[in-house]
Amino acid sequence: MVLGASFAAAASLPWSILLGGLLGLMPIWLAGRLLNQLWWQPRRLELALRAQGLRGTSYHFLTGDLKDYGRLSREAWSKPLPLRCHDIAPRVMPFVHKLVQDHGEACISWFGPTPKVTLTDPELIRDVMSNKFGHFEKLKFPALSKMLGDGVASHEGEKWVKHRRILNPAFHLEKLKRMLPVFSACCEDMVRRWVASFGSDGSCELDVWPELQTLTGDVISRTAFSSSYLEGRRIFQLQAEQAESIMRNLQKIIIPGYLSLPTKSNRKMHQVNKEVESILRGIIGKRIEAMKEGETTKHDLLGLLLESNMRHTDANGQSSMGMTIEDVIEECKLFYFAGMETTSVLLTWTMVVLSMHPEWQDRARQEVLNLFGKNRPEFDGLSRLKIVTMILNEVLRLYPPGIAFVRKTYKEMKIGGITYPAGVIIELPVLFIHHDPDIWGSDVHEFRPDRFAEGVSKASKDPGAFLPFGWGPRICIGQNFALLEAKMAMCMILQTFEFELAPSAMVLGNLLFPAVASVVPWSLLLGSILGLFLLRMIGRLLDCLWWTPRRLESTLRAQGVRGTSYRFLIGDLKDYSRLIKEAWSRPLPLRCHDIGPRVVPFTYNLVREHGRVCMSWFGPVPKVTIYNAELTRDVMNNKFGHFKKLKLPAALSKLLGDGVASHEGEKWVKHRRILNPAFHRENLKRMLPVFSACCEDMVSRWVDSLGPDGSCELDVWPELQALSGDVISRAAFSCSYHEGRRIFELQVLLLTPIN
Ligand code: HEM
Repeated sequence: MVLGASFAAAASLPWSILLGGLLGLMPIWLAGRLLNQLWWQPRRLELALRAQGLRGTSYHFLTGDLKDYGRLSREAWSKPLPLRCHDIAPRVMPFVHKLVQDHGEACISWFGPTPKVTLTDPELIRDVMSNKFGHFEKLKFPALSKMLGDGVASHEGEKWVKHRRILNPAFHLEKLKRMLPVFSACCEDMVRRWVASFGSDGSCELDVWPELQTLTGDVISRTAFSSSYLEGRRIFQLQAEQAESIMRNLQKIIIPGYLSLPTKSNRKMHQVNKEVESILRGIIGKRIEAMKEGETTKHDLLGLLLESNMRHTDANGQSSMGMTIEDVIEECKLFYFAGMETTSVLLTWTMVVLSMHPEWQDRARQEVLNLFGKNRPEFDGLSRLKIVTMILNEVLRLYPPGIAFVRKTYKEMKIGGITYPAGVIIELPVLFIHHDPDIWGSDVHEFRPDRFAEGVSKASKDPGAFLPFGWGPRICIGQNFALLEAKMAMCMILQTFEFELAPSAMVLGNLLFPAVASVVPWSLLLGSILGLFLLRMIGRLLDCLWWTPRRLESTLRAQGVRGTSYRFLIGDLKDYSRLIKEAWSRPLPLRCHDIGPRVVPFTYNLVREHGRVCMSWFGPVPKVTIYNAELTRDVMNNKFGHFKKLKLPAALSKLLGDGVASHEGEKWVKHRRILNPAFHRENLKRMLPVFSACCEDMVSRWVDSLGPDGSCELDVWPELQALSGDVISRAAFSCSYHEGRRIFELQVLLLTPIN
């Protein structure tokens, strides 16, 4: 009777009322979450940041700083950039420029309802990028990553470590040396094409950006897939098309859930993605077959990646340690996006800047002709290029292809004495570091390659302020690849051509940084964000209530776990309450200790029908019952810290005592370590008089209630509850015993409605 008390509540409510209640609560829950995400959470985070002295813009409901961002971008782009002016930060990042001017080195702004702190101190930037504890994550745009290539650049934690380790060997300098003939062949094709467009005066006007994009796309296609080069080229064309669609729709795509909408452009993007993946699957499949038949590894990126992957798998004796085919497909897609646009942007700006500074163009050409004459550049010569290297570095300083890095805190983190709560975006605007006069001197906005004459570390007052390829463990894996390719291309261009800016050339000002928000009226954005936010919520709800349960069910069933099937929303609630009602309607015979079928009738039936490891449904959450002592010990030993306790709602946990029993990880270790001594045998020994005093009190109370026949009828449960409450009150607070008892009484009052 006593043991089954907590189940009685569920049994007494008909399941249809429960279901109705659950469905009725759903809109309230949705509205609550929406309000929390769009109002309370931003306000809470803003207060936490401001309390520590950070300044910045105030939160505007839903849109954050979108309106000002769009206005300032429009203003900046409406003014032409003077020729030979390299001070591009106010034009490229006008909002952040003003923010830093108004509020200082570390300042708050708003990416919709998410707070963003911009840091411009290089030391702090390096701290974040070093990502020492793996606690700053990249921002996640899953649908966008799937289009661009969901590879190493978007992974975190163990998965990132594994992929990076497998990919690294393909980018070693020795491997890149073997790719040099491919680099020069692609450059030769381009130079030949340019020569062919010469007019009768021996010159021509050429839009070099698409030309250089074709070059870098060609290089990736050939270095990645050598013999499957034609299919590689098709991928490059499709990926270029994809990049264009993404850029055109970027302002919408970054809104979560947008890519799932059935619009014409989304359908097209998914179609292109499918075609790319299918070509890649074909190429990879053929290559794996050939390798299995003993064909020697091809020295292209794919061959090197597959070789490293196989080695990794063999070395560990487990295939799970390597990448899957799907992983390899995503990495190949990523090569295109990571390697193509960035390097073509570097080459384009190098040509633009050398056109603005013909004296440096002449010096670079002289160096190239001295080293190679009109011959094909080779590896050793490329390593000895001094002027060209200085020029490329100075272009990367003034025009870094990646103008800012963004990370997000997923748990509380401290940087530079400020504690950042979870959920804050950290923006690291490299462009600002590269244009900071305090670091580079008063000539910071001038094109002066000779500042790099003694190497990167001596070019500025801070040896670590040059960050075009990032910093720390996630530094660009293709850095050497890109620089080798850029040097080869510049050498071959300089060997054959002299170039200058055409009158229409400043259109190039647009290439580096497409204006994102400026082209969309903010009110339209506001409407679509709100609409999509709701859609996303509904999508997430459906995912929680349908797709995730179905996915988990099939994963478990595929491994032979049997059990009940998932029923939308309620799971096994109906059967659960029916079986309890039935079990409780029958009295338990006296002296019968077989209480299982009565106390947990549903689980009892489940195990009998489906075996000792079986599945049932706690609403939409699958529950696996393990009725095996060894497996139970395995889970309780919690060897890998991967089985967590179920979390009670925070408010309930607060009522019951949010102590060691509800903590996990480091916090649990700390609390348990501090509590342990209080429960040592020696300390318990000292409490024994308290135990006996409480028992004595109870026993004398019972003796007092004895009737004249020397016996009495007594409900022992409340009596024994009072005993244990008494023991805890005295053992816990000894001299503050009376306050301790009051706490016990209040706790009993609190638990009564919960029971
Ligand atoms: C001038 C050319 C390039 C520049 C300026 C550049 C810049 C960068 C930067 C700044 C990052 C770090 C981003 C972050 O930490 O958030 C990065 C990462 C990456 N880059 Fe590059 N990149 C270039 C060329 C290439 C090439 C040619 C490839 C490959 C063929 C490549 C592949 C990658 C990959 C895979 C990552 C992700 C690394 C990781 O997360 O572990 N990049 N790149």
